[in-house]
Amino acid sequence: MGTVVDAANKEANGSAPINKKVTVVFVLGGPGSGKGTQCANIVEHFGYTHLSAGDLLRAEIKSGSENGTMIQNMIKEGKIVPSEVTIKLLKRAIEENENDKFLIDGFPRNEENRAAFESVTGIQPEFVLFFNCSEEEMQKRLLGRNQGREDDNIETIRKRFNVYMESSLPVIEYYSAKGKVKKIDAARPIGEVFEAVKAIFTPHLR
Ligand SMILES: Nc1ncnc2c1ncn2[C@@H]1O[C@H](COP(=O)(O)OP(=O)(O)O)[C@@H](O)[C@H]1O
Ligand SMILES: Nc1ccn([C@H]2C[C@H](O)[C@@H](COP(=O)(O)OP(=O)(O)O)O2)c(=O)n1
Ligand SMILES: [Mg+2]
Repeated sequence: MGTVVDAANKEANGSAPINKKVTVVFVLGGPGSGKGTQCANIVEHFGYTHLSAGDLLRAEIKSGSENGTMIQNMIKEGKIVPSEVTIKLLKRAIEENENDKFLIDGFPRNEENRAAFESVTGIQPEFVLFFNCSEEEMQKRLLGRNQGREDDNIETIRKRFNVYMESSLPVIEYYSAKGKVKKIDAARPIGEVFEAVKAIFTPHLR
């Protein structure tokens, strides 16, 4: 039985369910597959709010938070930050925004991310957009990204690819088994990829 005290405790540690009805689309794919690029296009055409887990974590480092050093070290090593940290940031971003439609980019990246988000927020994705791309192409893009990111070097990129294969692909398989994955050939030029993306979002216009 939930009590007022339980509810207050849950509120304090951020584990209470999200207090509004939202539509969420997970945007997944390997590092450099074009998630951020396509999310910017989707925002412009379909009115979603874009939440990149990686961007939220990098902002947390910059803000001088007590977790900053831990997050920075994990990103540099290509590792996945504990769900607790990432979910707190995502949940706050959802609650603080007036929109009710969100693209969650680069999350969930492992089984822990997936299960914890589901149980903390009570949210199931409407669908999962999966950008499929070869490692060779993703590597080329990451090395040319030029955003001054500490993890876009060949050593960290290799680690990120391993983590993607071992931990992130199983999450995509999980949603695939539920019939929720919309797979896109992301190796094509940006405009062509967006044509495929548009065909997916247009029936979901509301
Ligand atoms: N379809 C594409 N073809 C070529 N380059 C792309 C394409 N999509 C994105 N890029 C470029 O590749 C790099 C990685 O894209 P980004 O959207 O940041 O990917 P992700 O968020 O999946 O890591 C960026 O420099 C971006 O401009
Ligand atoms: N759910 C997530 C998402 C990203 N991270 C960390 C680990 C990732 O390698 C970095 C960068 O993620 P980001 O999505 O910005 O990277 P890409 O856009 O895929 O190149 O952030 C995480 O720990 N947990
Ligand atoms: Mg990105």
